Amino acid sequence: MSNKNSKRVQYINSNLLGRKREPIEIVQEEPIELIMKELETETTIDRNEVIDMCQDLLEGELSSFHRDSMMQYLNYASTAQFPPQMTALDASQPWMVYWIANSLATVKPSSIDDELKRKIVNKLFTISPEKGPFGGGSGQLPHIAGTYAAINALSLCDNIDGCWDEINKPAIYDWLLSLKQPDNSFITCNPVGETDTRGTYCALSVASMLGIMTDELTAGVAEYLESCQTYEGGYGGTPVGDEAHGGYTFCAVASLFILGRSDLIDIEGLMEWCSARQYNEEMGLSGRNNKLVDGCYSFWVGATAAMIEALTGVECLDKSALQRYILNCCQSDERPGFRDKPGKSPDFYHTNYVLLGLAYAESSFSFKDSRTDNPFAITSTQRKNVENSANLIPISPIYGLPIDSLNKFHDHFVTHKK
Ligand SMILES: CC(C)=CCC/C(C)=C/CC/C(C)=C/COP(=O)(O)OP(=O)(O)O
Ligand SMILES: [Zn+2]
Repeated sequence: MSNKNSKRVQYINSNLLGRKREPIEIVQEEPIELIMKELETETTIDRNEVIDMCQDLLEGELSSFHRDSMMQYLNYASTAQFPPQMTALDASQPWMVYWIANSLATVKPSSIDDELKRKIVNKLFTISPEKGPFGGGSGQLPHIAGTYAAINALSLCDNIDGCWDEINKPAIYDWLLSLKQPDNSFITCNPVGETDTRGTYCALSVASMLGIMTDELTAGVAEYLESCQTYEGGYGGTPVGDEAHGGYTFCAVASLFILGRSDLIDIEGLMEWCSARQYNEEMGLSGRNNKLVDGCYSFWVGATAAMIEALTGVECLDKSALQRYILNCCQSDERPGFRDKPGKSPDFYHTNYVLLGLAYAESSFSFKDSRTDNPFAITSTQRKNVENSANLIPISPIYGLPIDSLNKFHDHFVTHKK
């Protein structure tokens, strides 16, 4: 180093950087606030409100499952006429039937007696006198979601009066095929509908349960789904760069399991994304980054985690914490049924998916004989020593139905070739 340069270095060190000076210690009386804490946005304000509401409820004892009030709520729902303010659900009638019947089946299968089964079948066959495909209500165009919910609800009716044999499989098959798009997605309804992973899941769920999955129906579908996994690890609704979301992720992952193509999933990325859905403070799950916890993701994300668990043996969520969010924050002493979060009202959609999420939190998952290519071979067993267990019926995370009824329905169509 030249003399001139060495002087310059000395000057910088001693005068500008202070390296020759004694260090000065400053004792900070107040804790230093992280700069992020000072950044307040609508998102952080909403989140803090939810944390405040949850924290009081989460502290202290783990609540028990309010079985009696839940059964009263569901039994009433299965007999009552819905009030006029529920007309917004006019296009979701098969959904209502599925949510209520499935909740009953998950808590107490015998509560779906023959009278209720006949009522369900009558309701669904009135919506579709051709007995499939099904719209959202009488006189409405056939819709993939209505058909999915109707087939699920019929699977809970145990072939009463031969109703399973009346399902119009040829019409459903031709119609499903007519929904398939050039990019191998399925449109929800013709001529106007959406194409995303929901349509694909509903189509594959129905087709696999009825034993009408053909190469023509499924060609290219796995590749379409594969392209919906985003850099975040979860799945968007479509391959065009949508944000990963719990509902669409469930639909894509369950579809890949139905197709026996779980090999197309980036499992590590998906596991990380699922784990990031659970928040330390609330203990429940969100559907996407920087959004609020919501009880229904206990199923959409919980079931995705259950499928990963069955495949790899690894749990990527804290099930006990999730059970605490559900029992302490999604139910209240004031109103029966499950809700999204404290401050919200219970409804049948959340009641069904929070119950299924609770069943996930209390169970372990694997594939019978390691048959990971067979979606009907998934098994669910009670975890040991679960405090305040609700003792729910084993649920298939792929189909969102009790495993017993699902397998009976599938055997009827596939094993016995009805
Ligand atoms: C079988 C079938 C058809 C499944 C559908 C699955 C699905 C897409 C569920 C999403 C449900 C939901 C809570 C959306 C809300 O989005 P939001 O933006 O209001 O909520 P967020 O803030 O939690 O993201
Ligand atoms: Zn919800």
